[in-house]
Amino acid sequence: ATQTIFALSTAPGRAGVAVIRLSGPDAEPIALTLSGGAALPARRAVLRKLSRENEVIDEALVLYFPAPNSFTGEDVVELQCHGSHAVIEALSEALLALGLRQAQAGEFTRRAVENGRMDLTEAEGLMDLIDAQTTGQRRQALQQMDGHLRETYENWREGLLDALAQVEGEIDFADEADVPDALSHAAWPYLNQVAADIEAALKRADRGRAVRTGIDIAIIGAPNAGKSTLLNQLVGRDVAITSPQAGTTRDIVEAHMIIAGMPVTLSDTAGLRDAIDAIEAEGVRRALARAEDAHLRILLQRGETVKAPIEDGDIVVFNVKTPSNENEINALEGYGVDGLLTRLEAVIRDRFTGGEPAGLTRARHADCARRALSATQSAQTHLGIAPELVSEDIRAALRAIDELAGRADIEEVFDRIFSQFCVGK
Ligand SMILES: Nc1nc2c(c(=O)[nH]1)N(C=O)[C@@H](CNc1ccc(C(=O)N[C@@H](CCC(=O)O)C(=O)O)cc1)CN2
Ligand SMILES: Nc1nc2c(ncn2[C@@H]2O[C@H](COP(=O)(O)OP(=O)(O)OP(=O)(O)O)[C@@H](O)[C@H]2O)c(=O)[nH]1
Repeated sequence: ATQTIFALSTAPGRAGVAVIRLSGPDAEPIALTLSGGAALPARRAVLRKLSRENEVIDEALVLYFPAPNSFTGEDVVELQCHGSHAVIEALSEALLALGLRQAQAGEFTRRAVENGRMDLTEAEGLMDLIDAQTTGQRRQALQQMDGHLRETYENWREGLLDALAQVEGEIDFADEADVPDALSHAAWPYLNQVAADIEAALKRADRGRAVRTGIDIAIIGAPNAGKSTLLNQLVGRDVAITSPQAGTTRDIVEAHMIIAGMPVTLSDTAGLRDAIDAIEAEGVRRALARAEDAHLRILLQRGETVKAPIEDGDIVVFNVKTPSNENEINALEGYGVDGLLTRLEAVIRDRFTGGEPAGLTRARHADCARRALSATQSAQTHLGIAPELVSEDIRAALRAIDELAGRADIEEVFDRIFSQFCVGK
């Protein structure tokens, strides 16, 4: 039988109010044992004294959600008590003594998924919402929690099932000679649409991940170009050492800031040149690697310009004494730095905010979607040639989607995902 679990669902520490959540078949009888009095009304808070062995522990609001209409889908009781260490401790001890078990991290939400209250992507959205630090993160998480990604993959799944229906008929009844070629095959439009939809979603996946984990911007350029000086100006703090000695920065220096509602990591890197020693050479290697991984590069030029690996959409600025246009700054005095920030804001807004919701917000999602896409494309190549392989491919695509949904039986994946939740969620 399912065990009844409990946990402090609010943050630990002194607070006006704390919520202890109970979930499982014993939640209501145990709450009654603590509170005495009449049966608990459904979904209506009542004020009760909670006691153990005739000693009152606290006076609390008690809120009962009978199954299945609760967060977990089980009987849930909330004890909304005073948020002191001593109250929480005494109630926890009483609940343990009455035979309840402390919930593991994410266990309430895991039960909600297992009871069909939400799918895995919605649970991930909920976790992202709790972790959200920026407006962009909050919006994206809320959409995912509300089932945006679920609706997206349900559409893919419908299309694949429609295609499968066309192919199954063929395996059962058709005469070899009647099998149409790929393009005129009844399954073709379905497979084509699904492949196009998954491809479009994968194109937006980068943006989804950037919103979740932040945008990486690398500052690159020649030694002494003023990269460290610029980083300090951008974040308004003295994070990186600056010096007239070329080759000062070797390790990557990171600083965090929020631009256009997005979390941004700025990296100051070693100056690009033929290094004079092994340590500097390693610094240059790291600088180039960071530049390649970054979403965006700022190439800072001063005096003689250097060649650096930049891409379309990157920003090139010149460090000069008297800036006279938007491509010039004076890093030391900070002239033009506001203008550069405005430009960064515009680039970030344009590339990483607004537009259609990204949907695939984690590497896990993109990985499942990529497998579903390649199986769908494989089905397209087998169409009209090998119906058995087409149906096998479509089933593989459906399995990848089930995995995305958390419908496949993948215990380790569940363990990994839910262990990242907070206790009490
Ligand atoms: N006190 C409290 N506040 C909270 C939560 C909570 O669990 N407890 N939440 C936790 O995340 C969030 C709200 N989300 C919730 C989602 C569903 C249900 C729930 O019990 N749903 C049932 C019954 C709804 C009803 O009473 O009409 C259902 O949908 O069937 C509760 C909270 C944020 N605030
Ligand atoms: N006059 C002037 N000096 C600057 C300017 N920007 C930086 N400097 C100076 O140039 C020197 C090098 O600046 P850094 O910011 O350390 O240069 P860097 O590009 O990080 O250098 P490496 O770490 O060697 O790659 C320091 O002495 C700075 O004070 C500027 O705009 N004008």
